Amino acid sequence: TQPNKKAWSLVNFDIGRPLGRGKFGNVYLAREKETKFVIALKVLFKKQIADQGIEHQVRREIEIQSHLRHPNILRMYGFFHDDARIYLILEYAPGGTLFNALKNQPNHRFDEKKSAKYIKCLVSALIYLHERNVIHRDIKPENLLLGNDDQLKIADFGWSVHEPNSQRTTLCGTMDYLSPEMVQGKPHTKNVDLWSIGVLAYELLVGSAPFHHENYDKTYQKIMRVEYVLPQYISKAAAHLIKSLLVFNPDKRMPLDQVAIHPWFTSNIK
Ligand SMILES: Clc1cnc2c(Nc3ccc(N4CCOCC4)cc3)nc(-c3cccnc3)cn12
Repeated sequence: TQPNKKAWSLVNFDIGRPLGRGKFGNVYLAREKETKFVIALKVLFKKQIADQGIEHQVRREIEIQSHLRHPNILRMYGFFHDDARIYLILEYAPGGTLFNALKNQPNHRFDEKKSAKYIKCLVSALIYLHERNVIHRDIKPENLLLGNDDQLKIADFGWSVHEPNSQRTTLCGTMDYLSPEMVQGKPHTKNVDLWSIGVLAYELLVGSAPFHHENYDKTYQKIMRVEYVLPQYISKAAAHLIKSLLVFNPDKRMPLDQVAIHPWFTSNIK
């Protein structure tokens, strides 16, 4: 279906409370006046985008996300801009970020059933993206949102690219989710997303990232040595899946179609 090419502007929306603050702007709850349809309005400042020289990244985020249709990928309904800001019209995720949900859990972690459900949602979305040769590259709890009935949704395509790609823009924010090839700025493939699934599965089950360390260099070292400890309480199935994904050589990581049928999911999801 051809997306409706309506020209949107701020007057079409009632703006509600801020939902969260991002690096380049904030996200607000908003409602389209005529249809009363609730959305999330992500406001990006042109000046900051220009200062960081990431216009190409924002353009790509819009181009990629507005054409994707999948239950585990946050919808982008459209965008508009004024002299100072760019506005992204996004699907509202009532459950907030996975980052926030983790923080609110005792020990900041989920049980095996819930973790398996979330990872399965992520795997479905990545199969869809990889079929379209889109690599997300920035899978982490801050970029994952929760929809109705606890459906996990990938958001924030600011770092996604068409494969293959070699890193250009400097990375900022946490390094915890980066694969060895990405921290080295080497050319990387969609297998970087396989590594991130392993990191996320670990973090959901354990409550902290496998290679996390206060000190940047120590984190870098642990990633390059694939140095992490699996606590005893992790099930055999979960441990096997994590070990199959946190593999230094990108080509040796378990491929998505095998991940999708791994016993950890079949034994944990009804
Ligand atoms: Cl894009 C987009 C679509 N929907 C959201 C959303 N939804 C959302 C729902 C509910 C609650 N609350 C539920 C009651 O307890 C307080 C939080 C927060 C955010 N949040 C963010 C966001 C972004 C950055 C930081 N933090 C949250 C981005 N979003």
